[in-house]
Amino acid sequence: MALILTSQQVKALDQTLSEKGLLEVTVENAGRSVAEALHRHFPDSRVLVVAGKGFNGADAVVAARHLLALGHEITVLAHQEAHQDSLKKLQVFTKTFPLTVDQVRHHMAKNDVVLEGLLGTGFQPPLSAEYAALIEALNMSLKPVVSIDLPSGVRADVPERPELAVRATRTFALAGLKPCHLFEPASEWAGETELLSIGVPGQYTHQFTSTHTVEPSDVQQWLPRRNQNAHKGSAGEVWVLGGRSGMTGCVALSTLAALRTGSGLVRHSSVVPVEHAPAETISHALQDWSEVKDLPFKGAVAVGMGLGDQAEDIAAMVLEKHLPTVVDADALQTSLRGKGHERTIFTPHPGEAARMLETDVAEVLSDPLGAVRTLQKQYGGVVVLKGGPTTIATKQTTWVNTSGNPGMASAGMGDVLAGIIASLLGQGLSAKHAALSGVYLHGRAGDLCFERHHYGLQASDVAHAVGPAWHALLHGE
Ligand SMILES: NC(=O)C1=CN([C@@H]2O[C@H](COP(=O)(O)OP(=O)(O)OC[C@H]3O[C@@H](n4cnc5c(N)ncnc54)[C@H](OP(=O)(O)O)[C@@H]3O)[C@@H](O)[C@H]2O)[C@@H](O)CC1
Ligand SMILES: Nc1ncnc2c1ncn2[C@@H]1O[C@H](COP(=O)(O)OP(=O)(O)O)[C@@H](O)[C@H]1O
Ligand SMILES: [K+]
Repeated sequence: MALILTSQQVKALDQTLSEKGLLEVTVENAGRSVAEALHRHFPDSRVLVVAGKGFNGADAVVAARHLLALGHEITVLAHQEAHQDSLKKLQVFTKTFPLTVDQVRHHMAKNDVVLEGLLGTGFQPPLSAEYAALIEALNMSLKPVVSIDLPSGVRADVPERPELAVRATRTFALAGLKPCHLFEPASEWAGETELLSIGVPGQYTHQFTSTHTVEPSDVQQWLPRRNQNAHKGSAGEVWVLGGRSGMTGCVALSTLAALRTGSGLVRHSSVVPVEHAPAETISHALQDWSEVKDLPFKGAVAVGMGLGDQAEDIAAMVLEKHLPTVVDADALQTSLRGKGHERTIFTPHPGEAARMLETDVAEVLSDPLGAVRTLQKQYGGVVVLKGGPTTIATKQTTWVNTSGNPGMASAGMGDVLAGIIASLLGQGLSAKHAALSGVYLHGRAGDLCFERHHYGLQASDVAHAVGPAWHALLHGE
């Protein structure tokens, strides 16, 4: 499981390691991990190492020593205030040069790859003129640039567009991922991100954060299992409430997704005929939405897709029944604040999240992890803030999903997600496990479809791919 750390949490971890006398060995581990990873990606390369004055620079200096031991030819440019202990140990084996723009330009051409450790989680804008000039020089490189922990100039916690930052080919994140590795636009500066160990056990680092990635190995364990004698009455039921004139496709997609996720029985209700709902579904037509209160619900409910103005009242009515419920789309309104219970899952996209938080989309996107936590605090239940990537919050924990792709930016994709999650709720999963497994499976199904349809993939393709994605997940494919 990849932990996600903010710069404050890194600071707290550093502080504790320092108090326990472990900081030095940790920096040694970090530098060694970086060197070994660089060696794997760029064997036999000549490496230009640039080291700033903080611990990010110390990592670079230690990495340089290990690169030498791994047989690389290296040139090290170190800031005059670079970590002196590490520098002295390196200088036993090689000389180093001062860190200036001229030196960067001079040595860049003679090397195959640049390893930069200028600024890490300790960076606070604005960039000094000295570092700005160094970053500009590095960005002129025609050679691959590898960043230690994060691209220098990017703020670890804020995924906004940096004013000026290293454009890395590859980034080796240390100890945990930082928000800047996960969310656009900042993540674009990191290139390919790989998480490296700094030799601190995950269980220990876990004290400092309650945010991590959704792991396939966890989802595997949570997904429902079926007995040989299963029948449609034992395989879970879902009831979809949604649709209005001209907007019935969402109900068709949610019901299809619920069936494709394994629900034994899928029903739907609307005040208009739902065209194109799968033949396997049962329709309970309504004259008026108020009839919802008398429907004989069983299993899970998904409410809101395409329902229109009345969605919030219908959702409130359903929430009072304390059923396992997915609240989606039009139902995601401020009147539902505080109404989520332990079996509720809210599934806003950033626009709906902004409406629920009474803010704007830019604010939500500037801190998706903060936004999903605030939504959970205000609304209760489990909150799924959709996006690339999706974040999920329960009262205690926040997750970032690892599956999915930009081909999924297509209408109806959220309706399919709501159907998948409702199906898992109906099959007996807790709200937490249904939300996490549903989001992961949805993305994984999307990834299978992407191979075939690329940007042309449709929401219904994803629904049809849930079974294959589930199968692949269970069989470790
Ligand atoms: N627990 C872990 O995960 C471990 C983390 N480790 C590593 O430590 C890194 C964090 O180290 P860190 O705290 O020393 O910060 P870092 O990023 O090197 O920057 C601080 C320096 O930058 C400077 N500086 C700041 N802003 C600036 C600006 N605008 N313009 C110019 N300069 C600016 C600032 O200078 P000052 O402002 O103090 O003069 C200070 O000297 C982390 O990313 C990881 O690589 C590992 O070693 C092992 C364990
Ligand atoms: N770039 C992307 N990467 C990963 N997942 C994505 C991406 N774009 C969209 N998705 C997923 O597709 C779904 C879109 O949901 P939503 O915006 O509610 O669609 P709709 O309202 O059309 O049904 C979400 O689950 C989202 O996470
Ligand atoms: K860096």
